[in-house]
Amino acid sequence: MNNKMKLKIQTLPHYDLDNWGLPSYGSEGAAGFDLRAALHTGQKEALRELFEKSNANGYSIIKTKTKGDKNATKLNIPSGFVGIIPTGICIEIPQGCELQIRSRSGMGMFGSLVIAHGTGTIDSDYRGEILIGLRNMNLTTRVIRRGACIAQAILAPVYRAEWEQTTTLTETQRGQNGFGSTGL
Ligand SMILES: O=c1ccn([C@H]2C[C@H](O)[C@@H](COP(=O)(O)OP(=O)(O)OP(=O)(O)O)O2)c(=O)[nH]1
Repeated sequence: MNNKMKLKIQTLPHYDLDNWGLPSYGSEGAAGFDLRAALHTGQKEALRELFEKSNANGYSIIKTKTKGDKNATKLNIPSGFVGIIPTGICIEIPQGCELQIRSRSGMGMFGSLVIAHGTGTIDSDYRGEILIGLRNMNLTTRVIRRGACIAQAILAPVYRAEWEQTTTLTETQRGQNGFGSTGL
């Protein structure tokens, strides 16, 4: 089965194309490609509006000394806080698709860093930089380093609803039973 689709991708100046290459899949059957933390020195200014809306008090971008990388930075996310992390890429998602931004299992289970709002959706009409909101569920501050793979992205089909208003729905065995009705 051919399950490949060509997508337009734009890398921004703070994306380190030479060292990172374009986003890639970790294995032959991986559903998601990895997104990197394209942290950079200008990001607090670039994302100022978002910082003002978020609980950015505990958010600090620290310039680091990494040879040959003028953008070298790391980000401290204190316990309970959300860090907004640029990926340095913009992707044109075809109509009829979405890009789902999901936690990486290892980071979530063992590193306590999860996508802040459960799952992110990149809409097909979005043309901006993909941003990742990571919430630190740990009891101590977590550090994100520039270039780290912080999330995975899954290209998925989308159906849009068109309503057919009715007073009855087709009967089923489950009916209105939900939330643990088949056992816990
Ligand atoms: O993890 C995410 C989630 C969303 N977005 C971008 C792409 C998406 O198309 C846009 C809007 O996202 P969404 O519709 O989930 O957010 P909203 O809060 O409903 O905002 P809006 O009113 O802009 O639709 O923000 C990201 O960069 N990263």
